[in-house]
Amino acid sequence: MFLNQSLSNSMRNLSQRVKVVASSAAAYSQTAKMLPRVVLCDPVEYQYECKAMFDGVAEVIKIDPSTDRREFIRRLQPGGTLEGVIGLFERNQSIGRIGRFDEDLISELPSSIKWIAHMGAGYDKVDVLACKERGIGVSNTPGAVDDATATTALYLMISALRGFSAAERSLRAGNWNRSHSSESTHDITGRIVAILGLGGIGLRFAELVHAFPMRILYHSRRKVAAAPEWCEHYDKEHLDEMLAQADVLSVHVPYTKETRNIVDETVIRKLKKGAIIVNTARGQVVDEEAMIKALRDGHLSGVGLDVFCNEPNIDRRWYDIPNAVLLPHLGTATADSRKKMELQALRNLCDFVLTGKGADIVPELR
Ligand SMILES: NC(=O)c1ccc[n+]([C@@H]2O[C@H](COP(=O)([O-])OP(=O)(O)OC[C@H]3O[C@@H](n4cnc5c(N)ncnc54)[C@H](O)[C@@H]3O)[C@@H](O)[C@H]2O)c1
Repeated sequence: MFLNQSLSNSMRNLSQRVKVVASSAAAYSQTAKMLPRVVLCDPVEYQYECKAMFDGVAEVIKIDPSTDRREFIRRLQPGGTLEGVIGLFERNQSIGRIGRFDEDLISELPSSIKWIAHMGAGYDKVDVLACKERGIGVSNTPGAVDDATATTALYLMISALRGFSAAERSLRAGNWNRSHSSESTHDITGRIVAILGLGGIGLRFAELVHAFPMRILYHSRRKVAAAPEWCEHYDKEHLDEMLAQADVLSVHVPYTKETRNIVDETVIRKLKKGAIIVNTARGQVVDEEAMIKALRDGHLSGVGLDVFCNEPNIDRRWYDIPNAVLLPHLGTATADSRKKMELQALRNLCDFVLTGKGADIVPELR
């Protein structure tokens, strides 16, 4: 009797609880429907963190990794699965499928889209001026990339000055050849490095090479207030003076219309004979043809390159230049940096949904 009574009470409670759960699920799905929608144009690795960040903030839509540019545009249109999205997350990976966020693509985006959260410090993939015209904000991930990219520049510089990469290639080919370690290789300590673009990465690189120590000169768009006193500033009028002293030119400017081939033949020839160039910025900021010519005629004694003009189909002549240290754009390729960059890009998108603005809005749109 007691058991029956208790069973029927439990059944009543259960049925009430089911009703409560069902109605809160309905309410939740109602809320979920009303949440703003954002789209991930590239897969995210830190899915748990992403889910937690956007929980109750936005409906996050992942697009099929096979989606190409036409399909992406089609889905954004009224009636498409991405209709009404207000913000996008993207990284360089989607270049091969969706392509650049150039003027054409920006003009096809629906007016609902008001934010593009780019994962990476260099945002040359996104036409920010076209975004500005359409009232779309763009964020990047400064800071998160500094350590990994500066370390890459450091490796390229050391390897080029000491001839380590060439020696390793020779060793792996079965040659125990120590003759490279003669006049063409140099100590790092006491040499002079010129940094072009003293931003986040340039400054971190300066801190690292200061440890040798090296003498550090720099040219940036303007004198950097945060630069330590051991970073010697050279303005545009005195650029030649800086170049003439440098054993190493390390390039850290963003790729823009203004910086395309900023290191051209004239700049290269103003470097002292035997200097090396390190480029971890973008291939397009250094004139590759002029660099190859200067390596061949001995004006440059080496280069260290993480970036190239036509990645990944780089100029095949690079393979045969022994004093070129080459990496396949590995600047930020560490688990730690990728995590920092991804979460920072997602945070910018989430903050845009919550407050109308991501913290790392790019300088052109501030
Ligand atoms: N190899 C890689 O994997 C990798 C990784 C991250 C970033 N990058 C590249 O490195 C670049 C620099 O990144 P960052 O985070 O240091 O950027 P940043 O914006 O912090 O610094 C760039 C610096 O360049 C200066 N600058 C801009 N235009 C200039 C000009 N015309 N002349 C002189 N100085 C100029 C700016 O004033 C700024 O000080 C990125 O734009 C990106 O292209 C490459």
